[in-house]
This record gives sequence, C-alpha cells and structure tokens, in this order.
Amino acid sequence: MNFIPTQLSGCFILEPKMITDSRGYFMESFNEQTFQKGIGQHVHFVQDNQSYSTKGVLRGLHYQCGVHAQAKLVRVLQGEVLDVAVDIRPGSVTYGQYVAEVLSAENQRQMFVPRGFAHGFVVLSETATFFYKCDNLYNKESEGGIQYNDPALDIDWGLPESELLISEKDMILPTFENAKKVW
Ligand SMILES: Cc1cn([C@H]2C[C@H](O)[C@@H](COP(=O)(O)OP(=O)(O)O[C@H]3O[C@@H](C)C(=O)[C@@H](O)[C@H]3O)O2)c(=O)[nH]c1=O
Repeated sequence: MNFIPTQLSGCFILEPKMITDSRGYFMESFNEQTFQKGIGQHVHFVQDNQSYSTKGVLRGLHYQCGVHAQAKLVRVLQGEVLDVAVDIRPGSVTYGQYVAEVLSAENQRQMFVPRGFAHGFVVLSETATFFYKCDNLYNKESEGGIQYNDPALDIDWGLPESELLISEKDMILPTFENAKKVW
C-alpha cells in the first residue's frame, strides 16, 4: 500500500498493491498495522457504511461535531466518483482548503479523511457503490454540513450544475461562514 500525503496535513491518498495472476487480482484493501504505520497515527474504525448512487448524485459536505467527529477511510467498490475533503480544523494553516481525488473501482484508490474535515463526493459514472470505514459511530444529533457550492470553498465538482442530484437535506445546508459558528 502506498500512502501519498496530500497538501492537507493528515489527509492521505492510499494506493493498494494489486497482485494479479491468471485468475484476476488480489489486494489487501485494509490492514490495520500497515494503515497505522502509513498515516502515522492510531485510528480504530468502528463502523462501515455503504451507499449506492446514480450519476450526478452529490452527497455532502458532511461532518459530525465535537466528540462525535469521525475520521473516514473511503473507497469505491463499483463505478467512479470525485471525492472531496475540506479542512475545517480551526487554526489549521490549510483551513478552508480542499483536496479532490477521483476514486474508482478501476484505480482502487482510497482517501483517508481525518477528523476535523467535511467530506463529500459526486458520482461520475452511471452508478457507483461507495464504501467507507468510520472511527466513530453515527450520531444524528451531531450531524453538520456545508453547502457543496459555497463560493468561499469554490469546489470544482467536475460536472455541470444541471446534472447534479442532491438530497433535500443537503440543499438546505448552511454556508461555510454560517456552519463554522456551530462546530
Ligand atoms: C451516515 C448515516 C446515515 N444513516 C441514515 C440516516 C438517513 O435516514 C439515511 C441517509 O442518510 P444521509 O442522507 O445522511 O446519507 P449520506 O448523504 O450518504 O451521508 C453520508 O455522506 C457522506 C458524504 C459522508 O461523508 C458520510 O459521513 C455521510 O454523512 O441513513 C444511518 O442510519 N447511519 C449513518 O451512519
């Protein structure tokens, strides 16, 4: 597994080692020991999530507040997405900046999104199955979010606005400026 640091400290792109033979391929998609050494910290995952979406579906930007904050290790089982992580750590030198990475079943890349980040993705392929590990349990009351199209973040989602499909819940998320009053 290659661990590629991004410009946001603590946020990594992971490239699993694919071992191919005449049958197909084998890879370790997660190995706790390799993972902790690669990112240089102890993270204990306690919940796995999976979602299926069609092209243009944009989920995000989401986070959980306070003691319920979650680090996430995300990947795509089928299809292709543009995955986005926004640094919302107060005092961080890269506060308000984001990284975006294409994750697909083909490239098998993963993104490690630390606590203190907002996270979202948009589906680029006809359909996509998205899988992620979380180091803290879901807590509905602690859910927070930021508008995906906030000009202050200026995220290039890679698809025209008219092709995006967004939940009612995500359509009414606050701006970055207003969200930061509560986290
Ligand atoms: C996230 C989550 C949702 N749910 C429920 C709540 C709701 O009824 C239904 C769908 O929830 P949502 O609309 O929030 O699902 P979704 O928009 O897919 O939310 C996810 O988006 C991505 C970008 C993330 O980073 C995740 O942490 C999570 O926030 O599933 C759980 O039961 N457990 C969970 O862990």
